[in-house]
Amino acid sequence: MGAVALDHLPEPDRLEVAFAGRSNVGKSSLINALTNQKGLARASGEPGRTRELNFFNVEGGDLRIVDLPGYGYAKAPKPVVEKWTRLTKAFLRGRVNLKRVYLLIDSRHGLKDVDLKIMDVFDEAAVSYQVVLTKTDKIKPPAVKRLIGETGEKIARRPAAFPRVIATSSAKQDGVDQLRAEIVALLPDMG
Ligand SMILES: Nc1nc2c(ncn2[C@@H]2O[C@H](COP(=O)(O)OP(=O)(O)OP(=O)(O)O)[C@@H](O)[C@H]2O)c(=O)[nH]1
Ligand SMILES: [Mg+2]
Repeated sequence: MGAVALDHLPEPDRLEVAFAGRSNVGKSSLINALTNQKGLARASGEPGRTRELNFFNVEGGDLRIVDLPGYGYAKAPKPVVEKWTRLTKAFLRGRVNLKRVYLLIDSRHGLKDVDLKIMDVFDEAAVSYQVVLTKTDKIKPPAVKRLIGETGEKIARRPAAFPRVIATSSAKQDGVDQLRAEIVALLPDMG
């Protein structure tokens, strides 16, 4: 389902993990890769397409995945950007069953100012988050290794950041099983 306003959210009746990141970073593709359901999260080649919060129930009803709207899409009109930001912030602050946000970062670009601003929001709201590099197939393996190290250093002193950085490629399925296992480990009866 797609929820357009915060009064139409699903009941907080199960744990949720959310996927956040700049427009076009690969959120929908990674959700598709994790859930093996092609087309489910509407991956698109058109930046800024997922404008609503989208919810997917997975793992036999114990977990819900939230596909957050992309931020930092330069071509979106300003009022639209502001609306996304307000909606997303309100969701992150108020969602009691939200276990973790995966903050997706394009391997080709690394952390941008807008990502740091979003991390500030998470840190201030004490929303636990973890950085996930996407599209690692687009850069060489040594560059991936270097980026993991650099990114880890940049987030080291952030209070709500999970220290380990995960590297993924939805296209090659790299890191997808690892990320899925980490998500499943967040569920109460899987520890
Ligand atoms: N090479 C490569 N391309 C990818 C990968 N993941 C996503 N893409 C491409 O990147 C583009 C954006 O992917 P989406 O999954 O739609 O990105 P998104 O973050 O959901 O985008 P918005 O919802 O618009 O914010 C698409 O053209 C994808 O095919 C990847 O692992 N490798
Ligand atoms: Mg999307």
